Amino acid sequence: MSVTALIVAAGRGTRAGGDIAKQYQLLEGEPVVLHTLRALRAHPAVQAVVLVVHPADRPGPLSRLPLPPGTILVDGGASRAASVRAGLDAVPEGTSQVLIHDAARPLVSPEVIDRVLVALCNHAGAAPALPVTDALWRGSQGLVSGLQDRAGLWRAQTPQGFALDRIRAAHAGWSGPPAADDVEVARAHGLDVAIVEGDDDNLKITHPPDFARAAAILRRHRRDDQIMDIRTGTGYDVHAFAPGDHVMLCGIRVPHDRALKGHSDADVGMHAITDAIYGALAEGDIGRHFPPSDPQWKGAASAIFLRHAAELAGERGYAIANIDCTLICERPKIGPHAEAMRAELAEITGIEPARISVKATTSEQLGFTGREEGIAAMASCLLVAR
Ligand SMILES: Nc1ccn([C@@H]2O[C@H](COP(=O)(O)OP(=O)(O)OP(=O)(O)O)[C@@H](O)[C@H]2O)c(=O)n1
Ligand SMILES: C[C@](O)(CO)[C@H](O)COP(=O)(O)O
Repeated sequence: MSVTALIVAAGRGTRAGGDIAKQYQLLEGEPVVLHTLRALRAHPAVQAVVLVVHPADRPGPLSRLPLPPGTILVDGGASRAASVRAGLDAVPEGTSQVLIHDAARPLVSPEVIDRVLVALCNHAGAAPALPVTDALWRGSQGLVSGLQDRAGLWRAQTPQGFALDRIRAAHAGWSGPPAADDVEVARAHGLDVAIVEGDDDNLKITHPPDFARAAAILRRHRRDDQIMDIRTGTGYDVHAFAPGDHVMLCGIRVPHDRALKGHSDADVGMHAITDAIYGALAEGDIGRHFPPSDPQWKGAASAIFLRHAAELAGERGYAIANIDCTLICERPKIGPHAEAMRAELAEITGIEPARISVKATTSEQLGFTGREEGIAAMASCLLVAR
């Protein structure tokens, strides 16, 4: 299957108003027709694009349009049907199917295009539509004059897809007044046209308020497509024991029969947490921000490091969602101090204690921590873009 998209953009957009035709007016900062071109070109099945334009637009809005390379330009006619015919004549050799689409429908989704193409495997034509769900009235002079049965009624959309040779023949054989769409032309020629599920977002910009509706839909699509910006980081640190009478762990002075050796206050837990935050930010580790070779950090309170990492996360637009720290040692016992540690860490990082976990494990007397040669700490944190 070789598919060409034929986009009709030669209308005057009189109902939409504005200084230039609606397809060149801006939708979220870009001309409507550029959105439409991108939507069709982005579909993997579409191999060529024909854009039918009004000759009067060529020196004006069209000349300012950054047309995707390879777009085939052709002048349209006085009616939509005439523009389609001009486009059909310009469809490149080798095309087997054509998707005829309104430039004024910039929000067509790949799923709608897929459904049309799939149905074309079994039908000469296929087009998206939505069933009429509201009650239908007839009205006259501001009064309801009757009810119209809505059963079997559909709201037609584009792209309308056809086997190229069949729709060319159908347009060539058409003799009535300009047709509303290509399905009408196709059916008059005896082609079977399948209805596939349309999409409420695939609106046609017709009247002035449609621009705001389309912009809101586009913004929603962009939000839906956005990757949630979350980051995780891990940290690990070890400090050896030295003579002393206390250790600093997660900002709390814990009495012990030894101290931890280090350039700063050797708070192994806080260092692991700080490195987890730097890691999540891809900002190296504590040593990069506070070099041990720099004498000003000798004996420094590790709260300085953690506060810096937390503030850096804030400057980069991230909130700390949680911190989890595990201290690995046989002694001292951490449990009695864990709540105070959480409160201290919360104070330094500016997040609620409920988002901070401090726990401990022994190593069953195995390895350097089991032999009580030092304390190790592991930490992880999650950063979420604000
Ligand atoms: N002579 C025409 C008329 C219409 N179209 C295109 O057909 C699509 C659907 O038509 P419609 O929404 O009716 O556009 P306009 O004819 O431009 O609008 P209006 O009737 O308000 O002037 C639009 O992308 C429009 O540019 C076209 O290529 N050539
Ligand atoms: C082809 C079409 O988009 C199907 O809904 C529509 O018929 C063309 O526009 P108009 O508003 O009917 O002129």
